[in-house]
Amino acid sequence: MSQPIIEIKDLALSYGPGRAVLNNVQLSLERNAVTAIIGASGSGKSSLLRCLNRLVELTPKVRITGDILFEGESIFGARIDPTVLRQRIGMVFQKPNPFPMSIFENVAYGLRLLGEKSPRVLQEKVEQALIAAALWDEVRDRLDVQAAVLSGGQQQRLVIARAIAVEPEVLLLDEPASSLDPISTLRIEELIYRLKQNFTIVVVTHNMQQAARVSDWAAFMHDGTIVEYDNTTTLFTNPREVRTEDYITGRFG
Ligand SMILES: Nc1ncnc2c1ncn2[C@@H]1O[C@H](COP(=O)(O)OP(=O)(O)OP(=O)(O)O)[C@@H](O)[C@H]1O
Repeated sequence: MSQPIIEIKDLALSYGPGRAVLNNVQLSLERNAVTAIIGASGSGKSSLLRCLNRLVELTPKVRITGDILFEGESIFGARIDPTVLRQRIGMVFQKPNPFPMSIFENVAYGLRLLGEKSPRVLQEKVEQALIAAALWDEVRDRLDVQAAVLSGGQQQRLVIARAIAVEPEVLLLDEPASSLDPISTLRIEELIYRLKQNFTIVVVTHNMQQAARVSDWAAFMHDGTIVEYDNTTTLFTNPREVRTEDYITGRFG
């Protein structure tokens, strides 16, 4: 792996005394690649993802030790503004969460927050983001309608467009297709595959076939630790650990 974009070093997290959720997590994420995090429910996948853009710190009583380097610099450093970090490391959640506003305004939202006022620039960037999110052709004639009228799969692509409009370097996807039908799921998978040309992607998924299809690297988590981390083909075809094999063959989880 070339110089990783993110390095997680000895990360531990608890949600309060006696509620340790992550332990001794070490992981290096490759730039412009898709890394899948797999593991049973409650193994700490979402918590780990939410550490990467410091979203987890909004949970009361959370305690984090260890470090996460982003482009070689600690994300916990005094110079880091979490809001700026969250713009550089965008996130999309399991359930599509468009804002109660028009399709256009959803995508323009982050750009406006960053101070963009030019209607021409906003128009251009919204269009680019919608094209990149493979939604443009379906919405180009109705950018002014409420986002809520879109289907679930379209809403998820809209939320991805909103996330990429502000040009993040990393995209965190937490079960991005689990609430979608098979066709919408396929579209999201194709989208993930295409987006890695421009972004580094970390995707949490319960769906093993999906992880095998979309990712370059895969990390198997169990009980708050990374049991095994390897390129996806090796992890799925020739795992080193019995626990990984048991999980990917459906013997537990
Ligand atoms: N805000 C919170 N406060 C307290 N405990 C939490 C919080 N969020 C998660 N947990 C606990 O941390 C553990 C790991 O949860 P997490 O959501 O990270 O796992 P997960 O692997 O993503 O699970 P799933 O696949 O079900 O989403 C669980 O025991 C969960 O109950």
